This record gives sequence, structure tokens and C-alpha cells, in this order.
Amino acid sequence: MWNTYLGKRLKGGGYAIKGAFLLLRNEASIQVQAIIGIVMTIAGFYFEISATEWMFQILSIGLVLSTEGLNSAAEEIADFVHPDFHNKIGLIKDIAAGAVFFAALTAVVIGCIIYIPKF
Ligand SMILES: Nc1ncnc2c1ncn2[C@@H]1O[C@H](COP(=O)(O)OP(=O)(O)OP(=O)(O)O)[C@@H](O)[C@H]1O
Repeated sequence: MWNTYLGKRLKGGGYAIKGAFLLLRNEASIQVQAIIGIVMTIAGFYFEISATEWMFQILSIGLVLSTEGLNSAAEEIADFVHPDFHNKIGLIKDIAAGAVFFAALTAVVIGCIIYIPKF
């Protein structure tokens, strides 16, 4: 069953879910972002945001969690291929963190657009 096309796709989905749990269990940065996502979801219900606002908020949370997860993967690869200090490893980690910064900045701007008018 697992060797069929569908079986292989299901197995791939299983690895992805395992990866998501590993991120949530082991990565402090993902845990912080996930907590922020939960707080913003509670705020969304409290302020009764519109369907469009929900879509942007959910996209923002997903974007930040995804880039944060990819950043963690880049850090793992960097530490695996070169555990010692190296300027290039530092540059790779800084660039990966920069990607998270863009996502987080986008989420903050969207959050301000949604919630500032509600005060
Ligand atoms: N092996 C290394 N060589 C050179 N610079 C490094 C190295 N490891 C880390 N750095 C520098 O330290 C910064 C922080 O790296 P680190 O691996 O501690 O990530 P982090 O942001 O603290 O994430 P986490 O807490 O999830 O590990 C990097 O962005 C980089 O500038």
C-alpha cells in the first residue's frame, strides 16, 4: 500500500506532520511565534474581525511560522555541515534570519492595519 503513488504522498504528509511537531516541541522561536499566533487568534474572536481580516491574519501567522521553520532547517544544516565558527556560516544564518524578519514585519504591519482602527 505504501509503495503506491497515493501511499508515498501519504507517507510524505506524515513526515511533514512529524516535522511540524518537532519544530513546535524543540524550537523556542517557533514556540514563541505559535503563542503569538494563538493570542492573535483570540484577539480576532474578541474584536470580531471580518472574513477578509481573518484571511490576512491567518496568512500572516502561516507565513511567519513557515519562514521560522525554514530558518530552523537552515540553522540545522549549517551546524551539521560546519559545527565550528565560520564567517560563511554566520552569513548563512543571518540571511535565513533576515527572511524571518521580512515575514514578521509584514505580519506586524497587517496586524496594525487590522487592530489600530479598533481602538
Ligand atoms: N558557526 C557559526 N559561525 C559564525 N557565526 C555564527 C555561527 N553560529 C552562529 N553564528 C552567529 O550567531 C547568530 C545566531 O546564531 P544561532 O545559531 O545561535 O541562532 P539563533 O538566532 O540564536 O537561533 P536558535 O536560538 O534557534 O539557535 C547567527 O545569525 C550568526 O550571526
